[in-house]
Amino acid sequence: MTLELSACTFAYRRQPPVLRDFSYQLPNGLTVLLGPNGAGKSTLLRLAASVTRPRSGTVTYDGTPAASQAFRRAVALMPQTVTAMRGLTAREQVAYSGWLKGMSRRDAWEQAAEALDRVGLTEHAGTRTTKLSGGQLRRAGVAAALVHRAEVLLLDEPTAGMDPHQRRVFRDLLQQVTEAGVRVLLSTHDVSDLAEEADHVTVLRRGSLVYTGTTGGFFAHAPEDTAPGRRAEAAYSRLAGEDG
Ligand SMILES: Nc1ncnc2c1ncn2[C@@H]1O[C@H](COP(=O)(O)OP(=O)(O)OP(=O)(O)O)[C@@H](O)[C@H]1O
Repeated sequence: MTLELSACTFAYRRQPPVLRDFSYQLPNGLTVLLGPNGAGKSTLLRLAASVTRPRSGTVTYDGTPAASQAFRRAVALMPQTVTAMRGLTAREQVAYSGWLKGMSRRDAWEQAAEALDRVGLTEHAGTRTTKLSGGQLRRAGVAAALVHRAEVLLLDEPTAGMDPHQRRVFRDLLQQVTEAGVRVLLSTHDVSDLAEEADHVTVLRRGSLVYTGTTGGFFAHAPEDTAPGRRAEAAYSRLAGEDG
């Protein structure tokens, strides 16, 4: 039961391909997706969520094609920018998201309250999303992605702009979600931020996979004399070629 990209090639209009003949299988648990600016992380997440289609190749979940309703129910994306919908409260916006994914209105409304509770936003359920702080809006975005009980959660830089307290709340939430059996792929620029918690790490460079495997295997790329607190960054520099 996993999300799989097989031999996918994708290019933006009149640009050379960002991903070429790209294959990837999302491992279980929490996978952190790393890579320099422009490496193709957002593109990979958008393809994996079937928001954009590859020019060639296939995207499937448990063998189900990306165009199907079953795929859309199983796979959820939180984009890099969560848009506050004018006039809607947090609960309404989250419920709307569930409805778009095929839930009944009633189900979506009920599950929206539960999803907001999971991200610690119950007290803001009735607040208009235009009034939420950046960190709160991101958590509402996670609730919107969770509302229809997705089996795969794709998060594009969810921790950007969060303060240390919000990050802690978010880590707990991720733990809860992965313990419930949801596979998570999360992109971040903050290399050391979640590396300790991650089960797997995937590193992209110029559209190619330079590493995908266990977190232990990722850390093993750091030079032996690296201080323990610097291992994630040192391993990443070696793999992504940012060590000069
Ligand atoms: N809408 C678009 N139109 C044209 N080119 C694009 C578009 N979106 C991204 N690109 C280009 O595709 C390449 C990969 O971009 P992508 O956003 O996937 O990388 P990323 O690893 O997520 O980068 P970042 O860390 O900066 O968000 C970059 O060269 C980028 O300029």
